[in-house]
Formats: sequence, C-alpha cells, structure tokens
Amino acid sequence: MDSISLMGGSPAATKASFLPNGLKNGPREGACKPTITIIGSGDFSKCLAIRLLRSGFHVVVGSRQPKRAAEFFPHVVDVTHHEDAVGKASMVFLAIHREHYSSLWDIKHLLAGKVLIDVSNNRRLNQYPESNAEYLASLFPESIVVKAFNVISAWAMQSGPKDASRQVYVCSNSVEARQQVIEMARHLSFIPVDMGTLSSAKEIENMPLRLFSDWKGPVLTAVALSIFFFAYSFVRDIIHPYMKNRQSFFYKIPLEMVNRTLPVVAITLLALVYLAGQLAAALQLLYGTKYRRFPHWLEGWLQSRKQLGLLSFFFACVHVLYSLCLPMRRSERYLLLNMAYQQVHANIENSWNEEEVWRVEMYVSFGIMSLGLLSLLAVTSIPSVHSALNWREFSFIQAWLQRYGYLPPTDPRMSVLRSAQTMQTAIAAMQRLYGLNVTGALDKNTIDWMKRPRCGGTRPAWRCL
Ligand SMILES: NC(=O)C1=CN([C@@H]2O[C@H](COP(=O)(O)OP(=O)(O)OC[C@H]3O[C@@H](n4cnc5c(N)ncnc54)[C@H](OP(=O)(O)O)[C@@H]3O)[C@@H](O)[C@H]2O)C=CC1
Ligand SMILES: [Fe+3]
Repeated sequence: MDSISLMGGSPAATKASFLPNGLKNGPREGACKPTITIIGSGDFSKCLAIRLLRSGFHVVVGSRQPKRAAEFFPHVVDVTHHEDAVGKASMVFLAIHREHYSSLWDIKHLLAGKVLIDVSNNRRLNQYPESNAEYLASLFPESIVVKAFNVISAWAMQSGPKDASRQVYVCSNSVEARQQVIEMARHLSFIPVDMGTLSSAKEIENMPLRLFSDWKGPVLTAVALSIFFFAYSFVRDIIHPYMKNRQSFFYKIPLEMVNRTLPVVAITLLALVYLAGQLAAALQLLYGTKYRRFPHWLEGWLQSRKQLGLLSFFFACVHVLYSLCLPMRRSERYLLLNMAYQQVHANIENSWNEEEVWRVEMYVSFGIMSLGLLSLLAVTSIPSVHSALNWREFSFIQAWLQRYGYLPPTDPRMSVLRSAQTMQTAIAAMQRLYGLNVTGALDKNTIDWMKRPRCGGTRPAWRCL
C-alpha cells in the first residue's frame, strides 16, 4: 500500500498550510500569523475568535455594525465590514444563521474561490429539505463550502476541548479544503472526523439535535418489562392472598414489590443482551454466510446492546440498595418480634435451620459476585476505559462474559466501504471517507493485495476492512 498516503489531500494542499507558520508546532516568535475571517459577531463568533487567537491565528471579524461589535472582541481582533473582512483571508467562517446567508449575496464576487466554513445548526431535525451547507454551496457555487464545528457549543469552543466532546465532523466536496479544515481542527485541539463529501452535511447537522436516540428503545423495553413484572408480582403476592384468605399484604407495594421486580428486569435485560448475539449467529448459520444483512429489527437490537447492558447494571444496583434497606423496615421488626414470641410460646430454644442458613449465605455471595461481574462489563463500556483497552482486550472481556456472537461495525463508514461493488468504487470510497490519497495509478502489487482473498473466504481484502 505504498502509493496510498494516510495524510490525504493533494501535495498542493499540504503546501498551502493554514496552520500558523505552516507548522504543526504552533506559532514562532515574530512569524507572520495566518488570518482567518469570521462573518457574524454573535456568541459563536466571539468564542471561536478567542480559540483561534489562543492557537496563534490572526482573526478578522466581519460585522454589519463593526463599531458596536468591536466592543465584544479582544483589541487584537480586527472588526470590520463584511467586504473588508472577506478580502483579508482565504478561509472564512460563517457564524451566522442559515436564514441570513442570502444577505451575503452582495459580496458573492469576493467570496469566490474562498473556503467557507459552515458552522450552522437547525432548531429541528430535518428542518429543511437540503442541509444548510448544501444550501450555502448552491448560493455561492464559486466558493468551496466545508461543514465543520457545528457539534461544538460556543462554550466548549472557548473553554477548550478538554471540557467537552472533542470530535469535530468535517465534510466537503473539495478534498483539499476538507484537509485544510481537518488540519485546523487538529490545531485547535479537536479530533477531526472526516465524513467525506457534502452529502454527509445533513447527518452532521442532525447530530446536535438528537436527544438520547440510542436509548429510546432500551428504556422503553426496561419500562415495559418493569410494568409487566410488577403487575405479575402484584397479582401473585398481593391480590391472590387477599382474594383467597383475606390477608392484606398491601404494605409490601413500595419496597418488597419493587425489589422483586428490579432483579427480574435486570436479568431479563441482560438476557436480551446475550440473545441478540445468539440470534445473529443463528441467522448467519441459516444464511450460510456472514455477509448478508440482518433484518432491520435485529440490527437495531444488536446496536442497543450496550444500552441494554447498562440499564441491566442500573437495575441490579438499585436492587442491591433496596435489599440492603429491607431489614430497616418497621414491618420487618414486627415480624421478627412476632416470630420470637411464637418461638417462645412453642417452647423452641433454638430455631437454627442449617439448610436455610447455607441457602441464604450462598444466595448473597452469588448476588455480590454477579454484581461485580456486571460492574466490570459496565466499566469497560465507559468511553475513557474503553479507549484505554485495545480491541482484543475489550472484546475478550465482553465476549468472555457475554459471549457476543456478532460485533457490529463501530464505525458507520465501514459499511459504506464494505458495500462497494467494484475495486474502483472501493478506492473512491476510501478517498472520500478516510482522506486516503491515491497518488497516480495504483501499482500492480497494491491491486493484487486488495484483490487477494481474505477473512478465510473468497472476499477481496478491501471488503474485509
Ligand atoms: N451558539 C452556539 O453555541 C453555537 C452556534 N452555532 C451556529 O453558529 C451560528 C451563529 O450562532 P450564534 O453566534 O449563537 O448566533 P447569534 O444570534 O448570537 O449571532 C448571529 C450573528 O449573525 C449576524 N446577523 C444577525 N442577523 C443578520 C442578518 N440579517 N444578516 C447578516 N448577519 C446577521 C449578527 O452579527 P452582526 O450584527 O455583527 O452582523 C449576529 O451576531 C449559527 O448558525 C448557529 O447555528 C453552532 C454551534 C454552536
Ligand atoms: Fe436478589
């Protein structure tokens, strides 16, 4: 794979670096600072300007009212009119809302050839038929539009990525411009994620609007299971004795009934985590191949195993708390006293029951051990712990404890690559998604390597990535 460079971008792109001094080590004393223009003087613009200044860039802000806006920026920031600001840099951040893009129509000729970075978000999912970035590109076809930084809040932009999510998703139809923005994001201490062409902009714009979308299914499942098992225990342990013998156990509802429901839900959720993998494995056996797509419902189920597992852990922890509190109850004390009285009455000196004692001791011990193992699973799925383990260590812990039958691709871009039908489309996808720079024609060895069967089957190497 000698002819494929992971750095991506054309040689011209690396030459025309946007980093201070064109170096990765930051600014040098007395060196000329590269200039970045920001259109708009709102919250995002202020925070971005501060971040850019700290990273060694010279910042020019374009505003409709520069005199008023200048008060809100550090004195080193050049606040001026739009026309003036746009002329001073080749990279322009648009820190204005989509609705105001058309107000830049008058300076369209000045924006030609410039890299326009669209940071905008919408108020609702799929608010417009096309993404804001694609709309911008249609308004200014002579400019190069890059979508980036919209997932970073103004606060996170100013305070620095250590306090917030560090990933910045970047997409553009120009590989060169995308590479420049990726370099810049890295320089601002973010982790850029190359999302390929501008057609990914809609997905990127929807990202900050999603609210626990991965959790909806697992939480609904947990709630449904809780209601079902609570109703079952209620009928069996309260209604049934009441109807049959007129015994009132309604006092058990707040603690005992809840505590009886929690472990059943926890264990059922954990079973659902195992079951998805087993079903997937069975389907693969049935299909006779592992390269056929699973049904939609199973894909969703497989992808929500982490959430199901964490909910199971949550229910198990709450069950432990409830169980520890059971002996504190007033009802427990009355029952104990009554039992002691009856024992005295029956003239029994020692009511020690060896079998029962052993049963409870073993029960508690296994309960603690199960919670310990479940905690291990939960802890390894925390991102910081997860990233400290290599893939083999992580899958060893998860597979050993849970016997996963199928690991879904963690990177959604992988499926695009896998589904490429020909070598040419695979290479194009690699270029688009990973910024791989295929310099000139691929040599014969590389093509042979990519065509060679892999994964123990007849699939070519690029399909096994
Ligand atoms: N705030 C945040 O946390 C984040 C914001 N974003 C995106 O950044 C962009 C800016 O957001 P934010 O700074 O919060 O917004 P603000 O409302 O604070 O600022 C928007 C700026 O747009 C300019 N503006 C207002 N009306 C017009 C108009 N009619 N024509 C031209 N320019 C106009 C103004 O600058 P002036 O008066 O100087 O011309 C104003 O300061 C938005 O697209 C938003 O989606 C993305 C991620 C996070
Ligand atoms: Fe228990």
